[in-house]
Amino acid sequence: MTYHVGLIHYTNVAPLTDRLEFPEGVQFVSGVPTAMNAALLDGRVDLANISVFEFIRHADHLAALHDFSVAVLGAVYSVNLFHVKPWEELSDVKIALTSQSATSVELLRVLLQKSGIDAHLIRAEGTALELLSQGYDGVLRIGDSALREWYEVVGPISEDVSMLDLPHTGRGVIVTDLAQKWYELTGHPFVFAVWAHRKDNPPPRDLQLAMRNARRWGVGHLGEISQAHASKLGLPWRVVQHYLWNFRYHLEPPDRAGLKVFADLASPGHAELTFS
Ligand SMILES: C=C(O[C@@H]1C=C(C(=O)O)C=C[C@H]1O)C(=O)O
Repeated sequence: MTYHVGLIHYTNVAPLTDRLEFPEGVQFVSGVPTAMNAALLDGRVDLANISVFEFIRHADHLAALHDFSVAVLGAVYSVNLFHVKPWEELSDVKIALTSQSATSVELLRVLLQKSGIDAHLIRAEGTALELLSQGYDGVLRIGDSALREWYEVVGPISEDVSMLDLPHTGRGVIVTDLAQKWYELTGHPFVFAVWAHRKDNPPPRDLQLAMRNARRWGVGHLGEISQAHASKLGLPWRVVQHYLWNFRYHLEPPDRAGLKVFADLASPGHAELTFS
């Protein structure tokens, strides 16, 4: 019987998937997070990296692999709120939300609530600069387009700028990195995605081994992967390499602690989280 895998196709998954050789009998599809969430929930795929918020919401029947994540401690660069007015002045304004995201939308809700800000969150498609010019005061973007749009706003970044001092404003636009804001608020890493499956349908062992082998190759070849993806993204490779090495792909204890804090804030009363 074929085992179906769903993969989010953002660049931040490349170190896990660029050299992934699926064992016989495994097929995969790829797409944006909300598409992979739906594919897992309605049974079209058996294992998928999905928005962590959907894992939390469906914790009664989903389990997550205990050693895979897309997480960061501090800035992520690709989950951004673009805005012109300062963060503190976003009360009552209109914020456009991307339909690709489940987790980042909830993260934004939690962060606004913690700041005592009550904004109007509305689903709308378009780039950050387009939507800002159409009367939205904030635009949430995620994934590769968020990374590109961040660079479009703040770049070009000269070689003498330290990767620790990357800018967050430009062209009159402020780019609030939601993972950085989460870190400032909680001191925890933020887990964006986990690899989830229905509790009664765990992945075959050879698939898990292939995934670990692919990751071992990936984290050892970030320079090569960054160069390959930088040209597709149209970004300097040193920026893409910094972006990629910044991720935490192993769902380590600090990531799980951050995940639990987010789960309790975003979905109080959620079922216990299970890891396989
Ligand atoms: C880090 C990112 O996180 C992604 C954000 C997701 C969401 O908001 O639902 C889901 C999966 C993650 O891979 C990103 O978008 O770049």
